[in-house]
Amino acid sequence: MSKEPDRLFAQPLAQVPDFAFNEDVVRVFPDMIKRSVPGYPTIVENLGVLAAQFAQPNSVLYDLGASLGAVTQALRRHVRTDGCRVIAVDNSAAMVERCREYLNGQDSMFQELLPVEVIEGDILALQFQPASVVALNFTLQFIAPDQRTALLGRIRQSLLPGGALILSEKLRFNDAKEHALLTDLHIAFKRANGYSELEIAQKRSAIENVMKPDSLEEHRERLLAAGFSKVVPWFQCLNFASLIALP
Ligand SMILES: Nc1ncnc2c1ncn2[C@@H]1O[C@H](C[S@+](CC[C@H]([NH3+])C(=O)[O-])CC(=O)[O-])[C@@H](O)[C@H]1O
Ligand SMILES: O=C(O)C(=O)Cc1ccccc1
Repeated sequence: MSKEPDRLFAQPLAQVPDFAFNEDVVRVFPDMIKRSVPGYPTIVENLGVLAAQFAQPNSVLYDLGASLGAVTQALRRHVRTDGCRVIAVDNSAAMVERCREYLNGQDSMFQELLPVEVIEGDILALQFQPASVVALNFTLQFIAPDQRTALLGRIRQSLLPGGALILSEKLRFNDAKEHALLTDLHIAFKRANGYSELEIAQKRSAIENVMKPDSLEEHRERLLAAGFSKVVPWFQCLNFASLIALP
C-alpha cells in the first residue's frame, strides 16, 4: 500500500475544484480515507467477517466502487465458501489500475485466495450476476440521488436467498442539533489525525457538490422500497455507519 500522506488540500487554492477520484487522489487514498472516515479499518475488516456468514457456494461477491480494493482484499481474507469469486467494479481508471496492482500483490503473498475480476465501469450500467454478497462501502453517496433506488432495486434482484447487501455511508441527521454535534466531532476526528483547518475547509467544499449523504431513515425507507425485507445497522462511529440489508 502507498504510504504517501494526504496533503492535497494543504495549500490555499484560489478555487477549490470538485472532488474527483483522479491520479492525485489515488496516490494518497489509503492515508486519506483512514484519516477521514472514523471506523474505516474496523468496517473493512468486519465486512469480510460478515460476508463469510452470507456467502453462498458458487456465487459472486461484488465490491461496488472498490477504489483500491480494500474490501475485496478483506473478502479474500475471510470468505472460504466453495466456488465463490469476487467482482470489483470502479469507474475511475486511475483507481482500477492501482487496485489491480494491489490485488496482484495479495495473490503473490497468499495461496488459495478467491478468484477476482476487476472491472473498470459504471455500477449503474452493470449487468448483475446472481450474487450472495454485495458491498457498497462508501459508494452510494457518490451516486446521483435520483439513481439510488433503481440501483438498489437491481442489486436486490441479483441477491440469492441467504445473501446480503452491506451498505456503508456517511450520514446526515434530520435533527439539527444531532447533525451539528456529529459534524463537529467528525471535524475534531480529522484535526486529531493531523488535518489543518484549511485542509478540512477545502476538502469540505471539494466534496459538497459530489457527495450527497442521506439520513439513516432515508436509507431504511429506500432499501425497503427497493425490495429488501430487513435493514440492520451493525456499526456507527460518529456520522459514519454501515447497514446489513437482507433480501
Ligand atoms: N457510478 C460509479 N460506478 C463505479 N464506481 C463509482 C461510481 N461512482 C463513484 N465510484 C467510485 O466509488 C468509490 C468511492 S470511495 C469507496 C471506498 C472503497 N469502497 C473502500 O472501501 O476503500 C469512497 C470515498 O472515497 O469516500 C471511488 O473509487 C469512485 O471512483
Ligand atoms: O473527508 C470527508 O469529510 C468525508 O466525508 C469522507 C471522504 C473520504 C475520502 C474521499 C471523499 C470523502
